[in-house]
Amino acid sequence: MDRSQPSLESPTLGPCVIAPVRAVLRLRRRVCVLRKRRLLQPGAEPDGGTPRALRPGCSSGTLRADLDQPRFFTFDGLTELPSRTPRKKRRRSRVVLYPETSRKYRPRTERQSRAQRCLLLLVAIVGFQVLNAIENLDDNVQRYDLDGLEKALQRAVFGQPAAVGRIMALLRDYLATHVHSRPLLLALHGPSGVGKSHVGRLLARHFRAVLEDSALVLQYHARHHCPEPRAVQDCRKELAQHVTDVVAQAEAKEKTPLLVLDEAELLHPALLDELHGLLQPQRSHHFHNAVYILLSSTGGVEITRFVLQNASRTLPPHSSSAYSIQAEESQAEEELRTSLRELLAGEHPLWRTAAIVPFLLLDKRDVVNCFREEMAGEGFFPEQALAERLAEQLSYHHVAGHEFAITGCKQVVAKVNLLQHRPGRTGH
Ligand SMILES: Nc1ncnc2c1ncn2[C@@H]1O[C@H](COP(=O)(O)OP(=O)(O)OP(=O)(O)O)[C@@H](O)[C@H]1O
Repeated sequence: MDRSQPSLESPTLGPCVIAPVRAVLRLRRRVCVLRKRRLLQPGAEPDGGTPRALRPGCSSGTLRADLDQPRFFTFDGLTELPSRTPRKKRRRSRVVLYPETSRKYRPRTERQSRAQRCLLLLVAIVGFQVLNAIENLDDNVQRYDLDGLEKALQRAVFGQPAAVGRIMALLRDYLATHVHSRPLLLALHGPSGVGKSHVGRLLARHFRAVLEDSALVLQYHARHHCPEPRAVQDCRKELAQHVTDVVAQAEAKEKTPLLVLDEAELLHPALLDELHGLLQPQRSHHFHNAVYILLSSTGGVEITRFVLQNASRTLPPHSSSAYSIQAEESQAEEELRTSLRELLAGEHPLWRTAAIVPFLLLDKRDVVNCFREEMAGEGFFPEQALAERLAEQLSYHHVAGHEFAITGCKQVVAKVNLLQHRPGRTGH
């Protein structure tokens, strides 16, 4: 038996202790043998010679005997050298010295985290939503049902797509917000019978319906409200009172009123002065939160000349060169608006701040449509042939293959009325 191993021949130890101790010793011996074998394998000693110390309890006799033999260096097994696992460098905590007088915490590096950026974005979105809610942008557009108005105008007004488009764009822009620093002043100009009053009436009807209060819509007719013998000063006071009442009521109800002044060319300069004064920036904001529409035939001659001069440019809308012609047309219309503004500003300063909307001449096809519409409205069957025959009775400018009605649809109502007195009328 190996000396290093304890003796188990003690009389005091019972058989129940001896058996497990023996097993342990056997295992230990086996482990020692295995260790020795490993140490003797080539390449098991990375330092090239000195064997590692055996654990206590393992006999090193055989190993020593082997080690006493001369050994030769070979390159075999060099490749099998176990790679050293790099030790992790432990970071020592640095001692930071702070001056006695200052606060003691480490300087922090300023780094914007993603979360911070997201938070900023969220705050911006919420802010925008709040602003949007305050302004009630969507509500306002829905309240005035501008889509419905656009459809109604497109359906009922013939031959004025540019004018309708411009009116709608200006209304949309203005009614998108509730608080305004200046009013919307639209000036609809054109020759007689092209639909200015017609549009004024359609707008008034629409606003009465959406505002649910007819007191918030004023329709002022120069000839009706201020006929010739009346004193101008009375008319002036009356106009001021009308406008003040309407805008005050609208302000109380937080709505935008509509004021339509028809036949503006017949308004006395004193009335124009009064209106101009009401719209000045120093006046109460009630006057600014309103849509004013001036209808006038001033500039009709210039518009007629413009249409006749540009008639050769007007092509059917689906022709191949329609787009380039449309661009030319819009540029020409811009020039027309500029020249009209100059003309009107010379008449009265009120027009300087107005958005000018020219109404162009109607052609024969539009007049036929006017007849059909009027016939249907009066209870007649809107027969195309009859409408064409009636349209033939009107006078036209003949230019570049076009026929432009000299008086537009002005005489349509009267001619359809005559049908009622004809024997054998064709009604529904
Ligand atoms: N573009 C149009 N579309 C549909 N109907 C029209 C159009 N223009 C005129 N009408 C019809 O002709 C009638 C007379 O037109 P309106 O009173 O609008 O002319 P106006 O341009 O105001 O002329 P004026 O300057 O002489 O008052 C209208 O009641 C309408 O029925």
